[in-house]
Amino acid sequence: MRLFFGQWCIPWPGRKKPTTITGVATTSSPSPPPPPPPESDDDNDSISSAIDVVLAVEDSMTRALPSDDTPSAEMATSVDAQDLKTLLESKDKIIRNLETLLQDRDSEIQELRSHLDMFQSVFPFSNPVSPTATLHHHPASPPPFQQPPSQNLVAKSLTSLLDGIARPRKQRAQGISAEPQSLSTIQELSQKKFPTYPKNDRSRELIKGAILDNDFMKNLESTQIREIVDCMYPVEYAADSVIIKEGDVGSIVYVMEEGRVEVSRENKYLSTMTSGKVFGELAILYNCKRTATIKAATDCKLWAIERQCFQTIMMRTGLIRQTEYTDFLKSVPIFKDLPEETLIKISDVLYETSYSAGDYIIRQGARGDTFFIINKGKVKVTIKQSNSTEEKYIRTLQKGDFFGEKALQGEDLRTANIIACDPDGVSCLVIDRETFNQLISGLDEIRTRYKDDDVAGRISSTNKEFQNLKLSDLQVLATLGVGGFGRVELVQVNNDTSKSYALKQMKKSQIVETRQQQHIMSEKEIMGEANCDFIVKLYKTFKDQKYLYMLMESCLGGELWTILRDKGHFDDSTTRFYTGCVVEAFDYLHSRNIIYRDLKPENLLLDITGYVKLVDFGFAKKLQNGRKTWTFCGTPEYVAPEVILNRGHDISADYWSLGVLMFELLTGTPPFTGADPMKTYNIILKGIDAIEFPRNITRNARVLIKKLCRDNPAERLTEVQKHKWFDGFNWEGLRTRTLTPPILPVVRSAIDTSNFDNYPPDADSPPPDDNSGWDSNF
Ligand SMILES: Nc1ncnc2c1ncn2[C@@H]1O[C@H](COP(=O)(O)OP(=O)(O)OP(=O)(O)O)[C@@H](O)[C@H]1O
Ligand SMILES: Nc1nc2c(ncn2[C@@H]2O[C@@H]3COP(=O)(O)O[C@H]3[C@H]2O)c(=O)[nH]1
Ligand SMILES: Nc1nc2c(ncn2[C@@H]2O[C@@H]3COP(=O)(O)O[C@H]3[C@H]2O)c(=O)[nH]1
Repeated sequence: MRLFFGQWCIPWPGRKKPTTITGVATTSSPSPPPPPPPESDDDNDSISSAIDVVLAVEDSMTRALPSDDTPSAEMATSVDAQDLKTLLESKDKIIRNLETLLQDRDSEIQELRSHLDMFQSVFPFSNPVSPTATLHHHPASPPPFQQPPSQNLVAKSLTSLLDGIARPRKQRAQGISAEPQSLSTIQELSQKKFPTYPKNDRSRELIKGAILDNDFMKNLESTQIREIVDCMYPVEYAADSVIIKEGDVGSIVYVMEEGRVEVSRENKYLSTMTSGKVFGELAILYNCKRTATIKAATDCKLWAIERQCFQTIMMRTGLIRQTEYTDFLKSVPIFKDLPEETLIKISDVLYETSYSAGDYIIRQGARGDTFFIINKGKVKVTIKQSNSTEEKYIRTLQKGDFFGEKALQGEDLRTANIIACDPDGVSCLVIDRETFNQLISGLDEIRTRYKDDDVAGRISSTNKEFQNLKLSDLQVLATLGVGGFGRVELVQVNNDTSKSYALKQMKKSQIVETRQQQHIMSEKEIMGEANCDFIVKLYKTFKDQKYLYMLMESCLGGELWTILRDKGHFDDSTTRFYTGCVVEAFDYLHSRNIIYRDLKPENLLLDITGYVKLVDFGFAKKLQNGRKTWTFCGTPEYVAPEVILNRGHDISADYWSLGVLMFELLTGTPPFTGADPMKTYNIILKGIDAIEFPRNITRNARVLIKKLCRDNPAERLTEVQKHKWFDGFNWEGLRTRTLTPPILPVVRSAIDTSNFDNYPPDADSPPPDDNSGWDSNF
């Protein structure tokens, strides 16, 4: 799929103007040689050569035409007729070229529009910028897109398309989430077998090509693609039948083998798709309803795969690999006493290497930084004595054995040779020194730090004050914010203006529609149990037929996002203070195996003293020891690569986002920022080393950001407090709240909302009732 937005900004066909022709035709002097064609853009090249032909013909005509002092009417007429014919043919050629070009551009526009529509269908933040969004113009973001001066229709329609694309940080970023329908255990997933369907090589290639051509699926691993290809079964649809109906719950992904389908939305034609295209992937990948209708325009032959089979394939590759590696590690003596979760962690950092018989995997005397576990085949250990040139055979090692441990124990030089000696080749699992040391020491500490003492639930025990409180006792004073499921209001209890609270009100119907029930329950549970000064406290929950409510402490200093928006960026020490608050909140959560997953300045609120607290636990999740989670959620600019690649993620994803936060606080813009989410994801996948750091980021800050934003989750720094950037930082002062915050918000009373943006009254009609009972535990 092509998305050259920059290219489209040039008003077509601006580079070769028709005026050039007019200009040459009116001159009677010999024409200069045509200018060299532009270096890029095939389309313009073809116009250019067609135009050059006309120029040459017109030029020769001009020169051949009788001048006043050579009057030969006969000759003039014959030259006239011939050259005129050539001229007309050339003009005709230009017209045909231009028509072809227009058709090409039309289909590109259609493709682009369809592409955009697909993004907008699944990512609500790529919707056209709403009028209220102008309230939140971010100073550091680029100026709003300028209309090109051309009135050309092509340019105009593209301009309006481009206007619909979300620009970085212009408005508050919205979180996204897609929870697989049922999360199964590793055993279930790995044992699950799906029938495979025979197909010829041409069909296999076609399906593979369709997947690689699809922006939402092209990042799948080759094993996943192979499994999908195997499991796809043939289906046929007669012309005019509806294959997918907009709004339905989708359960099948298709690849088109033969035929033509038409895509429409709200009865408006969107595009036509032919052989070699995937469709129906959005509803399955993003757990939403069908975003468009697909109707067979001719008889169609398709390949199909069911949701469950598709999702299982997506999830199990990583899981099976992790399980296999973990099992291996259990057979390695040095690891045998480590707990399961540590082994799982280690298995995440392993990578696999292969050798042919006779290859030296390790050479005695060489420097070494890697530790190996044999996964397949046998190796020979030999040692060369200093007084001999001969290599002495020591032993043979096989599957499950390890070698290279001396490097990890701090020895620099290899003490023996390791030679692959299996005719079928050798495969090893490898860990590098840095990862190994970092991970083991880190996990040791994690184990000792792990506390389970205060999970009793603060809501029930300590908040007797709110025990008898009813929803009707609350009075709404103002709106503090608008979230995905409704508004957050500032409220008081029984007209007591000396205290205020924040009441988050969420539409039940919308929660169900977006399948976020599980997330909301976990938000209540995690916030309710959390007892940390750096996390907004949840006092009580309510529900009625239409809404769920969460009564929280109010943080009247406003969002850190608003302050950043107004200031542009923060200096090193301001950033350090806010990052420190987040580190404290993360330490609290992570030591309880809770992953937060939605770090961004919008979710950091200042209390009246200027300390920040984490809010919005909609994506937070308690993980089983050492296990990962697969939900695609977060905010595009902040998601870690493993989330994008669907490889499973754990608390290390939070450290990635901490690096992103530091960068955004120091510069005003997150490091990975594209014109649309898919571009942002592609930039994220290129890694932090591809990002240019502005000069105002100090060396220590840069080093820390890079250590947090490592591609490999296991390599990310987790002991952030000890990093050089925090040297001299008063952690104790932060914890005891005696450290002076960099910004003291002005809050005049318990009901002063001046640090929040203004929100117009809710214009939406009330949501429908939902009495289905899914929220009985809320
Ligand atoms: N305890 C609070 N005190 C003050 N303001 C709050 C509080 N909780 C939420 N807000 C305001 O309301 C906004 C939305 O709240 P929150 O992020 O929890 O809602 P959400 O529906 O989960 O949002 P999103 O869709 O962005 O995830 C916050 O960004 C903040 O401005
Ligand atoms: N929303 C949308 N879907 C499209 C478009 N073009 C093709 N599609 C496909 O139409 C499918 C309808 O069902 P899904 O939402 O599952 O996935 C959608 C896409 O695969 C388009 O322009 N917009
Ligand atoms: N020095 C030594 N290394 C051995 C022997 N048997 C297996 N090895 C492995 O060979 C490896 C060579 O690289 P290292 O020195 O890092 O670690 C060594 C051991 O893991 C042995 O008897 N002596």
